[in-house]
Amino acid sequence: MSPAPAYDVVVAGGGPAGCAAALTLVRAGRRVLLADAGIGPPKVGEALVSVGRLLLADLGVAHPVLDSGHLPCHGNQSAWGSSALHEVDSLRDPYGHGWHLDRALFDRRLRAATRAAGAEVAELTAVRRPVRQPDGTWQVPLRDRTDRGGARAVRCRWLIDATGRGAALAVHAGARRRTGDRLTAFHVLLDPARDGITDGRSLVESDRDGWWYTAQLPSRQRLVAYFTDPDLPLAVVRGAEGFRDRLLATRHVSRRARPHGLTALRRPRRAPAHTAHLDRVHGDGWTAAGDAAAAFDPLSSQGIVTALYTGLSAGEAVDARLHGDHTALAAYAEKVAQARAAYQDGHRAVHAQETRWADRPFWARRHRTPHPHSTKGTHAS
Ligand SMILES: Cc1cc2nc3c(=O)[nH]c(=O)nc-3n(C[C@H](O)[C@H](O)[C@H](O)COP(=O)(O)OP(=O)(O)OC[C@H]3O[C@@H](n4cnc5c(N)ncnc54)[C@H](O)[C@@H]3O)c2cc1C
Repeated sequence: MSPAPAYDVVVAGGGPAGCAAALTLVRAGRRVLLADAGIGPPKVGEALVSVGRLLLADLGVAHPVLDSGHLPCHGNQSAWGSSALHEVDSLRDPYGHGWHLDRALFDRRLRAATRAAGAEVAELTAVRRPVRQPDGTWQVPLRDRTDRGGARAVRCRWLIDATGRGAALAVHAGARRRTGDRLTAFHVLLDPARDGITDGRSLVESDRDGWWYTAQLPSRQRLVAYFTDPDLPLAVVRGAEGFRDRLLATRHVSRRARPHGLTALRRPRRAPAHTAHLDRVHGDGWTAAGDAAAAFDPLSSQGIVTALYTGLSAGEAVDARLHGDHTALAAYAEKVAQARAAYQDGHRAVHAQETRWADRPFWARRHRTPHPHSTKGTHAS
């Protein structure tokens, strides 16, 4: 007889979803290993909507995670459907203001809080292809991504895939990833404003082939992102000059960007931002959460809170399943389906409000197909 597995659950991915799942499980008394590969470029998602604080409080980590190092966001402006600027301020939000996060700090603190709660947290450690054992446990290969390198394997009873948009483990287990569109972000970080003046409100502005987003970061740098479909004849935004020209053609975003100096603009980075989901969010011995389960258009600003919510719910469902409750995972799948349905209703409604370029492919596609809900500053939320 093989020895008992060292862990009840291995969580792959130490973003908001993985940490929320691991925190929930460890608080339920489960032995948890959270492995985060630290893969990929710095994460761009930085707007945390106000309800995020409640979810973090439910997880018992609101204080360490939000205490300092982030900027409050007291309002969102948008020019959407017309060139006039509309504002939604946080005074009308029952949960108070949102945040512009130092995203790396936010994720780091979440992992530190998960470790403090009792989970084993392996940083810079990638989960490879787990192998199901005849006794129903998983053999999970881990690769150390530090200079030390090296590989080891651990055993567990259940796997949670919180690896983000790639959904590496769920896809390996046979689930299919469905994508709704090809939305792509082209983004730059501008140096702090020369006059030192900052505007803490985020801003969204649509144009004929997509939409712009800008926000001040806690570092005082300014994030400027253009969201469009990469198959459109827009190769021009891929280079620094084309990006700057198009940015300068905007009415509102250019005003926020100019004080930061645009002459030495770097070539924009590119990040996938499409809507996607798995055809099933759980299977034999595994469950997916966060972007791995369902990834939303960033216009919604729902990515981080949905990752926290689905991570927490997945943690509860897996704990119940390990207690022998065979209905828990179906109930979890239903929660994910409801979140997706609400998102798609909102997405469709918000895009329907932008009618100025209905004949342009970017907008025609979104008027035809279901899509996102906006709290990222459009007045249509
Ligand atoms: C351009 C852009 C802008 C966005 N803006 C916002 C915003 O303003 N507000 C908002 O709420 N959301 C925003 N989002 C979405 C938000 O960033 C995501 O929804 C959120 O990060 C999802 O959290 P997650 O934990 O599911 O995945 P992630 O945060 O992607 O974390 C996944 C983790 O898994 C790790 N990993 C990957 N593979 C493995 C492996 N094999 N083994 C171990 N670890 C692994 C990665 O290193 C990573 O740390 C934006 C997204 C994009 C693309």
